[in-house]
Amino acid sequence: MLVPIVDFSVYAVGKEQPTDEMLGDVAEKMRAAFCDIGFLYLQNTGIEQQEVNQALEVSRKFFLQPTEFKMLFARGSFPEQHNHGWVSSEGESLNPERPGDLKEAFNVSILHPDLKWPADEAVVGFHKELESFFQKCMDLSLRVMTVMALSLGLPSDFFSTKHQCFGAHNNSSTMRSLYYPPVDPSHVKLNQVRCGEHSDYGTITLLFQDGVTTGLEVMTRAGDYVSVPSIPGHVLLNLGDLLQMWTSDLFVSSKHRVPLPTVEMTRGTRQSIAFFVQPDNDVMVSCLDGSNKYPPVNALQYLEDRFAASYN
Ligand SMILES: O=C(O)CCC(=O)C(=O)O
Ligand SMILES: [Fe+2]
Repeated sequence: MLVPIVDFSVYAVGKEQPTDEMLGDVAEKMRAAFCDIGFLYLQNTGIEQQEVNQALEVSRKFFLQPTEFKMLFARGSFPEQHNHGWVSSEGESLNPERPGDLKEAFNVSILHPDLKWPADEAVVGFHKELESFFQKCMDLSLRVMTVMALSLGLPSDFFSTKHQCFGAHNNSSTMRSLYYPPVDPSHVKLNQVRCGEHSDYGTITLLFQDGVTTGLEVMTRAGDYVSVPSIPGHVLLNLGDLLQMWTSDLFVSSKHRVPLPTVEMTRGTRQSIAFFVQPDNDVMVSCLDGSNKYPPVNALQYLEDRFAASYN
């Protein structure tokens, strides 16, 4: 298979940190996938499909609310973290050369007591489920980054020490619940898709698909797009552009996209949850090999530049 499956049971969520030696095998497999396609499926992560489905279910209830309701939680309304909140369909083009993506998103970028969430009467469990899913993703990400550091011959805490502030105002990691509504072909603009070709911006991304629909496609080294279906209970892991720069292109951040659904599927919806891991805002990313292939860049500045290009 083009996108390999890597068993993560040795360091699944809930397990004590094993010795570096015990992580050697998984580190080697991770490195091979990251040097090749930049994507892999993680098996036995400690996050069950049941938990994913619950988070998708409460998200769906939110997305089915009227626009006026969702507007109350729009992205940009929380000053401590601008990226938090709801993004409407066509609000963003992940490929800036295309019209707005046909998807809605709810970004969870900060866990703050003053944050306004939909009341439980309107969307039962939304706040609780999404926050608890955020915590799980954070936990798994730190574990993945420990193994990743070893796979690069670095001390195991190299990345975790640069990602200490998840959910706080000085880290911009974001969990996005994504909802792709049914597509009305008569309203689709020229070159419009569900999610345009892009590579992710940060360190790594965990992606959870709904287990029912297909849609995600990843570009191979040869330049073709191949389908990356959901495998229930597995987490898709890919890396982002900052990590590619950090590793001077040793690890690749591959482009991916979600095209329009096939004619038979236009009435269907698609859902996914992506957890985008970003270093703490003040981290400077510079080539680990000491080369100057990419000039050092501040993690937050880099993210803001990418947002400026993709938000309409
Ligand atoms: O919905 C998906 O499966 C992919 C979304 C994605 O790649 C992104 O939001 O960066
Ligand atoms: Fe992506």
